Amino acid sequence: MRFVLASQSPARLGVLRAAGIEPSVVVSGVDEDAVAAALPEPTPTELVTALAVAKVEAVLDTVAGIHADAVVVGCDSMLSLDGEMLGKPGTPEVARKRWAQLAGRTGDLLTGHAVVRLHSGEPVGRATGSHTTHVRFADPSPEEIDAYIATGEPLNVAGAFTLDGRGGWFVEGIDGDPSSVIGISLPLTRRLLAEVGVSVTDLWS
Ligand SMILES: Nc1nc2c(ncn2[C@H]2C[C@H](O)[C@@H](COP(=O)(O)OP(=O)(O)OP(=O)(O)O)O2)c(=O)[nH]1
Repeated sequence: MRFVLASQSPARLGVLRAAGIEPSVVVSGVDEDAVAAALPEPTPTELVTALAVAKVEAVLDTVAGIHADAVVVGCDSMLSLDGEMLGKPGTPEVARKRWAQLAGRTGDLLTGHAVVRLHSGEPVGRATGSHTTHVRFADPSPEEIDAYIATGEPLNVAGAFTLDGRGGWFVEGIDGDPSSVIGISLPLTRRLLAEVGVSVTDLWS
């Protein structure tokens, strides 16, 4: 059975590879803003889960044509702070604004997950879930924030920080699953795979 990751995220791919899975990658290219706009006042959990579902559903036909027996996994991560859902900053200006909000505070990193099992090319099982990790941020100096932004790292990650990269210097601690902060919760994905009748150890490469 093939494990298919419906994500372009190098972070998710790295977490899975380190945990014994060699996924096939099929990028969904989903317009996340369009999916979010179509949701009537979603809760943060509903938002990240709906985005994960959209990413998986978008690649199912493609996957079915390549791997008749597969599990397809999609995720979406966002940082919830002061009731605002923060995705990837995209620009240094937005990243600086984000860190002005984050420094010395605690934010919730939410990652939504969707799993679909294909048998003979047909969906035979679906499972969804999300995980919230409380992230306690340090209070970096303006010079440190400028240096971090100058690396480009915070621009393309949810919440403008990484736990497993240079951002780790500015995370005092977390309460929850570290793999979920990076982009895919291993314990939650294990449970969702079990819901569709798949044992994660059977997928280890
Ligand atoms: N390495 C690392 N990456 C992180 C961390 N927190 C968030 N990210 C990354 C994971 C995802 O690639 C990205 C969150 O954006 P999305 O969930 O929309 O996924 P992305 O657009 O990257 O790819 P996808 O939509 O799944 O094809 O931020 C972290 O602590 N470490």
